[in-house]
Amino acid sequence: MLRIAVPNKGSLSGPASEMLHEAGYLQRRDSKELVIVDPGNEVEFFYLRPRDIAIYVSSGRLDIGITGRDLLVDSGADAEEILPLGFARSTFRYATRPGTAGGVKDLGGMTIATSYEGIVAGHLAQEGIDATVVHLDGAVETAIELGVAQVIADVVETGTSLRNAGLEVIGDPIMHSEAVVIRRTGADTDTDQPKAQQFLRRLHGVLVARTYVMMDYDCRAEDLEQAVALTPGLESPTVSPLHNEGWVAVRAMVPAKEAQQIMDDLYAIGARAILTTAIHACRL
Ligand SMILES: Nc1ncnc2c1ncn2[C@@H]1O[C@H](COP(=O)(O)OP(=O)(O)OP(=O)(O)O)[C@@H](O)[C@H]1O
Ligand SMILES: O=P(O)(O)OC[C@H]1O[C@H](OP(=O)(O)OP(=O)(O)O)[C@H](O)[C@@H]1O
Ligand SMILES: [Mg+2]
Repeated sequence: MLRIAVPNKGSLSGPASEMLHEAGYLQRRDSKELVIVDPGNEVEFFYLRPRDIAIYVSSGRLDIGITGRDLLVDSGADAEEILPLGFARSTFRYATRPGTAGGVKDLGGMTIATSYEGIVAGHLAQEGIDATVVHLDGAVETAIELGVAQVIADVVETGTSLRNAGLEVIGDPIMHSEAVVIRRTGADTDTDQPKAQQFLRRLHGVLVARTYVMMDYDCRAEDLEQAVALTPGLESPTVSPLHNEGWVAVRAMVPAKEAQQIMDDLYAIGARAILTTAIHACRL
């Protein structure tokens, strides 16, 4: 049975379970459940604190985990990212009150509060900066007002939390994070574990279904080359003859974000009956 760690709380938890459900796996109904078995798929899901997941996976007791890239790096655990999942996107940044520091180089000698000591210590060492790091469990934005630190290093998504605390970012993001699938470093999920391969293919299928739509249209045969240049598909578009001589029907996957522009461009070159439909699942 494949053993998978899933975040039980926080920003990663809901979207991770939703994605697993979309991929056809049984998910818990009650947030108090800690372990559930999906006998049909021969998978066991362990609902764990997101911060602990890399540690469990690196121990080899669990085969695969879903966590945040920032949490994986912060843990220092012997685990590696194998598939980015496109949700819980954020940056990790330094921030302070305006006027405290012009750039990262000014952080020397300062006190930095964070819940991600591993990332911050690693970054300071890399930059050759000597600063004091104070560990706090959360709500670190308040640490400056309360005098516990002069600088914070925290997750920033919209920037609302920083603005509300009267803080501004310093320098470039230390890292870009999102939810990721991880395994023990070097674990052979590729050939050894058919269930793990199936799991990764299913999640990849959900990602593709979320990112692409199917586009169908009719165009004149002489415009076909121009049309398929707009809709090359993932491999190659399907082209079928129409009963009306001189016309063809084309079907191709297109990125959902570009669908409206592509429809306009197809219309402009004479394509008609242009339709897009959602993809619910796929295996490429
Ligand atoms: N506002 C946010 N937007 C996107 N991702 C976020 C956000 N806040 C936290 N994360 C991501 O969630 C993961 C941290 O999960 P964790 O459960 O520890 O914290 P949380 O989501 O802040 O929840 P809580 O603090 O309520 O427990 C990290 O990968 C982090 O990048
Ligand atoms: O840039 P924003 O969109 O404001 O999002 C970032 C905030 O979200 C998270 O906090 P959370 O609400 O989880 O509280 P926490 O600090 O206790 O983790 C994170 O720690 C930041 O504070
Ligand atoms: Mg939090």
